[in-house]
Amino acid sequence: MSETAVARPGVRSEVGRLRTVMLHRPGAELKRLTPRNNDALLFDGLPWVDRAQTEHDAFAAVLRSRGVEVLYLAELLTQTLAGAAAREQAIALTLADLRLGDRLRGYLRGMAGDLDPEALAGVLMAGLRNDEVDGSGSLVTALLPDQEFLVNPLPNLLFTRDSSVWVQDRVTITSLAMHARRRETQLTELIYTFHPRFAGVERIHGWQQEHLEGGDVMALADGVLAVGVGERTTPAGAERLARTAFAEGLAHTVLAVPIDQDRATMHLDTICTMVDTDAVVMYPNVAHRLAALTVRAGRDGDLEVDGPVPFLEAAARAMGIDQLRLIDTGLDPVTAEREQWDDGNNTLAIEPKVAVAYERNEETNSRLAAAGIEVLAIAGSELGSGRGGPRCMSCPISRD
Ligand SMILES: NC(=[NH2+])NCCC[C@H](N)C(=O)O
Repeated sequence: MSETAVARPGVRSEVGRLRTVMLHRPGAELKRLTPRNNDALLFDGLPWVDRAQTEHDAFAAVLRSRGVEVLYLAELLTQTLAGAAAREQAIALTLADLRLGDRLRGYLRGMAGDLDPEALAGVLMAGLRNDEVDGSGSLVTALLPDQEFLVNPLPNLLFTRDSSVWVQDRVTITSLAMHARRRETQLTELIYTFHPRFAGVERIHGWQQEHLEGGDVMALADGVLAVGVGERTTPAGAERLARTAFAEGLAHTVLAVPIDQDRATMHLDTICTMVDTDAVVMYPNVAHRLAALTVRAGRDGDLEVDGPVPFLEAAARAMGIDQLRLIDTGLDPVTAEREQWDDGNNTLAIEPKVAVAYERNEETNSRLAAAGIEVLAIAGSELGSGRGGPRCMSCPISRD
């Protein structure tokens, strides 16, 4: 493939050479965080936005330096909103909120209709506060506090991993479990439906379906998916993905992996990521109790379910390899817990044995290096306050 050719979209592995990735450079939506709303908006603190942008630019630069094409969600969204149908759908979905009432909704529809694509994308991402609207003449604006959001901001757009996930050459529009993130997938759906770059790409799942988040979905090998089931992805979400994947010939095996229903382990990728075709780095405090159910297509659209057996064993069997190597970080439980919280296990492989990781997790990173993994360390002091690492902050669109 020549340097300038656009890589065909599709993802069949966690570690195949990364060609194209979607990121979101943090922006005005992060400036909406306050000590009063940060918990509800799923941030553990208030990031210093300028510094978060600098850190994010450095992340993107590392990827580009390795030949990865970086697409930005905000740019794709703005380009998408240049089309009338996408615009109309975006405005209708965003203003459907019953809190608005008819009068204010009508007023906002007019206001949004006058915005150029960039400004409209800005409102969809950063939201709109009651005191930013005047002259609506509605009782709703008169009664609501000034600082109340009429359109909620989406600070977690930063974690592009969760709001869509490619399975082979299809894109999964996920369904996010937390209220603060529900609208994100309306935006990814718009992009994948209307942006010319994705014309002809078939979509699966959808934001109206059972909860399923990209941080829980892993392509262990061609035809083998692992799906974490816990705080975010529900059993029903995993079941629908398995059925769809079998029906469409996108996988032969799905491993359903129960994980603790805690913030620290909100997604499978907070405890385990792949760093080589046959190796994972995993939070040592859970490594030996993580188990999986093996799901395969049964007769007449039924699912055949086996297990549970230890995750590493189930995975190796499904992948058709002797062993899925656990890179044992061997850390004492307290260091392991601290580094897991700071996304030490949340690495982004950009090819086999090469992974991006937060620099702060020094011990995990040095164990990875000792195991032969090239660690591309990035700063994440500000980025990390939303509890997400390099894998969470990236949606691979094309991998070899
Ligand atoms: N794939 C991931 N681990 N994503 C992390 C998402 C973090 C985000 N603040 C949330 O709570 O949803």
